Amino acid sequence: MTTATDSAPVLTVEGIRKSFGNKEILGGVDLSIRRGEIKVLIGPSGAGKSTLLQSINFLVMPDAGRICLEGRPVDPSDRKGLCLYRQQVGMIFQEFNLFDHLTALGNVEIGLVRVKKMKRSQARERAMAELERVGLGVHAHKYPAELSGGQKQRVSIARALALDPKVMLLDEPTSALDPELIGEVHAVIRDLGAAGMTMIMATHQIGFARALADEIIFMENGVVIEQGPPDKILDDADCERTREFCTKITELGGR
Ligand SMILES: Nc1ncnc2c1ncn2[C@@H]1O[C@H](COP(=O)(O)OP(=O)(O)OP(=O)(O)O)[C@@H](O)[C@H]1O
Repeated sequence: MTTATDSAPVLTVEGIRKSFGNKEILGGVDLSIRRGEIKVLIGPSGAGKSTLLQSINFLVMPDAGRICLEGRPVDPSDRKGLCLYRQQVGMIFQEFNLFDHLTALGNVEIGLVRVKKMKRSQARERAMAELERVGLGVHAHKYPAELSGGQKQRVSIARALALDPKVMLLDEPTSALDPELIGEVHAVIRDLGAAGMTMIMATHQIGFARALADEIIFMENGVVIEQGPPDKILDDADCERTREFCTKITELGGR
């Protein structure tokens, strides 16, 4: 867990709404995060956690509301501005989205060359440093098919980190992993938090949420139901809905 070092929010989400067809998925979500803070989204399947994270990154276009980075509203119709915004707000997905024809190093390097316009030698050096940071220096020359799921997810984290994001969005980063591989990815995320990375993460891993979060946000049916520090939201009798959900999820998966 980290201490927020800056009182001004780095990212604010204001009144985000999204419907698919006539089904409302996000019913007006507000959220604000300060530098170094870690917010964890929990809630039942279908609550809208992924849709919210994708809306923050404009992979899903919100129907209403706005997102501000360091106080400046993001205009998703400005392609150049959006590209810059996406460098600053990195996203980690459930599936790792690596290029199969590139090595781990190549996967991290490509963003630096194409997006940051770095020279290849410089990009290679930086990419290697990021792979080492996630404990994968020795696997840098392996292709995704030669890596475990946990290692692939760590490559995708290194790829996002290489672009120097101000905020990282993590959408259930361990949900596609076998149980024995979850710990290594959690360790990397914990280290990132300890190093001061600002993060918003969706997860069903309640124990990890408790250990990592400065604040837990419980969502249901596209709205925020309860939010607060883990000890309040997970243990306080007032937060009945969250506790009910956590009991259910623990019964289901022992998490
Ligand atoms: N592109 C889409 N088109 C239509 N419906 C969608 C689309 N994306 C998501 N949905 C619907 O939106 C709802 C919320 O999905 P979302 O993935 O955001 O929930 P979630 O809280 O992340 O769930 P989970 O914990 O299972 O990942 C679901 O009912 C889903 O079927």
